[in-house]
Amino acid sequence: MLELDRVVKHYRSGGEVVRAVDDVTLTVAGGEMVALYGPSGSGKTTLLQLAAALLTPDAGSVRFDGRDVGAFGGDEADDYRRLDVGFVFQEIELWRGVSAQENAALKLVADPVPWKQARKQAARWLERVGLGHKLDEVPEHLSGGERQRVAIATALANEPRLILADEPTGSLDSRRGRDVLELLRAIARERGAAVLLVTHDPQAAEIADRVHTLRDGMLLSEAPEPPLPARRALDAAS
Ligand SMILES: Nc1ncnc2c1ncn2[C@@H]1O[C@H](COP(=O)(O)OP(=O)(O)OP(=O)(O)O)[C@@H](O)[C@H]1O
Repeated sequence: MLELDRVVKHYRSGGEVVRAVDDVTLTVAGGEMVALYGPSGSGKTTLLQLAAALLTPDAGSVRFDGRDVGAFGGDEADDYRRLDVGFVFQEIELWRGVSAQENAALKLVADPVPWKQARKQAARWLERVGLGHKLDEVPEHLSGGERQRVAIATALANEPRLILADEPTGSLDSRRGRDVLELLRAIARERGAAVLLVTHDPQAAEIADRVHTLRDGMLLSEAPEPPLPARRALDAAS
């Protein structure tokens, strides 16, 4: 569903060229959750921005459902982000003084979705993340974990087929973090959405379907080591 093929992205800063993403090939299928680890500055955020059509690659291609995302013009990129992509960030931007339900519903007003229906869809997602009892609560009265779940419901309110998450558990304790990761994986499974997650959270390695590591813009590891019996079989075959 999301296919990055030999993607390169440079930045120029003060006469120097930084190869932020260096020949990365990565696929995330529908229904799959892929986690991306890597030290600070390794290119994780740049990779998400390429997937979101916020940046265009200098070489290689980014495709979603066969469409060349890197070649989108401004309007196409806006439509893609509005209709196909859901973002979950660590830094949560919610409107103060506006209820959880209306925060999530506001995401949909750019679409021609009537307000009543937007509120209904928002309520459904808030129930899905376990906040059905806090629909009328304003963010100031919610805990950090609850606000994170409102942010997830907001990101998912338009039923995106691609979910891009940048450190979605960064501000949560490990139990809440695990809940968020399991929720994202469940949503991938239920809706056939592709989830690409950038994280430092070690729990993601157990929960994600695949784990990759980025270093200096290069993708180091493919799938995790196969289990021991499979490795023995592979050794025997080689
Ligand atoms: N707008 C920019 N201009 C110049 N260099 C940039 C720009 N954005 C990122 N970089 C550089 O590109 C490299 C990759 O940055 P990126 O933000 O993608 O890494 P990251 O893995 O997400 O880091 P972190 O975990 O700290 O968020 C770094 O060397 C960074 O300094």
